[in-house]
Amino acid sequence: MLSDIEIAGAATLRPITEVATESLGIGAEHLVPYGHYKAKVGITYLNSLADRPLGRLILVTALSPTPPGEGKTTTSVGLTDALHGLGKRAIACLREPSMGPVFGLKGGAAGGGYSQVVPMTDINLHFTGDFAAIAAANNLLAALIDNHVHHGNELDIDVRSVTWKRVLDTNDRALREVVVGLGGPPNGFPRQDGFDIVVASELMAIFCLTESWADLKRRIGDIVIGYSRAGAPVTARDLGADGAMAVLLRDAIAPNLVQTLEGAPALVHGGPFANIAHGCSSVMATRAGLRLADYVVTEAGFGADLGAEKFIDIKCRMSGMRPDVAVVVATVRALKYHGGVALADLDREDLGAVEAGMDNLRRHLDNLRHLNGVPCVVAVNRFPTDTDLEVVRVVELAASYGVPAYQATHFTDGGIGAQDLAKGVLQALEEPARDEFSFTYPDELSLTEKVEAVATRVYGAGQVTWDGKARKRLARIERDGYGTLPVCVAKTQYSFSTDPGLLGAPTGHELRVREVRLSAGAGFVVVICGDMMTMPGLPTRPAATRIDLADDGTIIGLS
Ligand SMILES: Nc1ncnc2c1ncn2[C@@H]1O[C@H](COP(=O)(O)OP(=O)(O)O)[C@@H](O)[C@H]1O
Ligand SMILES: O=COP(=O)(O)O
Ligand SMILES: [Mg+2]
Repeated sequence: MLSDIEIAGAATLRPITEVATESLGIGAEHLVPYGHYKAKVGITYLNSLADRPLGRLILVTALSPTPPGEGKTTTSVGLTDALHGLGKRAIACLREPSMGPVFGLKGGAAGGGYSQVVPMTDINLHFTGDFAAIAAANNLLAALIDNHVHHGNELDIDVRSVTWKRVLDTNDRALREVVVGLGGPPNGFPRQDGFDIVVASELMAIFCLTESWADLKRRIGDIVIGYSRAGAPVTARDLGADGAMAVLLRDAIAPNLVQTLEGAPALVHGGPFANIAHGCSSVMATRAGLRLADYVVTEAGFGADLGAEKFIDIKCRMSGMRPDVAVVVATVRALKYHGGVALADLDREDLGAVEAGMDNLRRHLDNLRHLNGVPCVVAVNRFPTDTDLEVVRVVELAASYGVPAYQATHFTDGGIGAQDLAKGVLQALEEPARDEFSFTYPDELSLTEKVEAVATRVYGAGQVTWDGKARKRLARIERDGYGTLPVCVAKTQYSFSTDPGLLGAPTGHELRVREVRLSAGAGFVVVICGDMMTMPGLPTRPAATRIDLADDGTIIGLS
């Protein structure tokens, strides 16, 4: 089989203006083209759609993944193409890949095989410049902080309390802890600082949660960068940074329109990871999709305990959106992994391990159906190494648990391979909801109680414990009036616990909170558990070493 980049490179794309006008009814005058195959959809135009009825919202999530991932993005694209194949007006709403993983471990994130969004090299690299704009605005604030201190520190900022990091869209562990301002008085005051990856920054979260230019500037102004020596929060607005930062993001917050290999529309906008951030594409794009199409297929990162939980408890809570159904991607390989099979042995048929791994899938299904009241459909994303017996067994086990499951072969076959899944989703959308939609916790709980709710009800943890520094930080955040905000738990994607090796569906484990960060502008509190890094490192053999440029300009090895 051809590689992802070979498949994408061989495709004939529709002009993006044709996708916009013929599939979405958007006039060319409302687009800002970035070449022939990418365009931003004008915000003023999108605002004019405010009275349109909303389409149905299909959330794509998954069981706890293996390191390469189980195919949520791929399935989101395949399902969108399948719905189109059934004559439905569907659109995919996806996140933009970060160049961290593109050049690191996982590679690109534009789907795979014959279910990709294109132009995949653009989408995986610089795309329309949104991440560069976010980094520029983020780092402008960092520069304004140090400049304020250098020029007299009128706000009396306690430089030891500055929590605002610089960012870069690269996995670079060497930048996690740095000292800035070295070199003597002309260079300002030395202080400890550090870099996060762009997709972990609060500004990325603001970008993904904002609803308008005014909302964007308000949220930016609310960012708390640190504290004065008297202990008062210092905001970006105090530093006069909010206007310039909003200007830098003015154009970027317009959603990006591209297409699938089969010419179906896709909005790719925003890119937070779901382990260290909230893991959902932008509200702007999703709301646009709901007004432009009858079915929106949107993905939340990693397993349902991360992306789907944050989609529900952060994105839906803030935007008022509600998922009409959840497509939970399951793979034979991930089930075997949770059934105790080593990564190196996942290609060998093992029905017993498939059955043993179902505990993990069942926990995710229970959380979505019973805790949050979201109907579920299981997509068995078939890999080449899966046997018929294994795939049939997954479908049977899901069905015996009361959840319809469908084999999907969209990776090798494109949309037609997900047609049974699409029909199953359409059927699920027609059935009356059995349970009422519910958040995992109400706003009124304290931050501690919110973390405990997620830990015990979603993760199956027995208790939450707090490092002293984390507990003190939490108390200060509540004292400063941010106690009603939702929480965003940063933890490993491989396990319901903070131990990446504790697979399956563990119960009674301890969730240890190491660090707490206030994202006042985004409107949530980040709770970092276990060994999570907001600046990942590169692996032993980075994907970057397999990427090349041929003399004729052809890009090689980008996956
Ligand atoms: N059915 C499949 N067969 C083979 N490879 C697949 C299949 N589905 C996805 N992949 C590959 O697995 C990797 C992860 O897919 P992706 O859709 O990005 O998963 P996720 O969004 O869940 O992280 C990608 O390299 C993709 O090409
Ligand atoms: O944030 C993680 O997203 P994927 O699960 O799509 O890699
Ligand atoms: Mg994905």
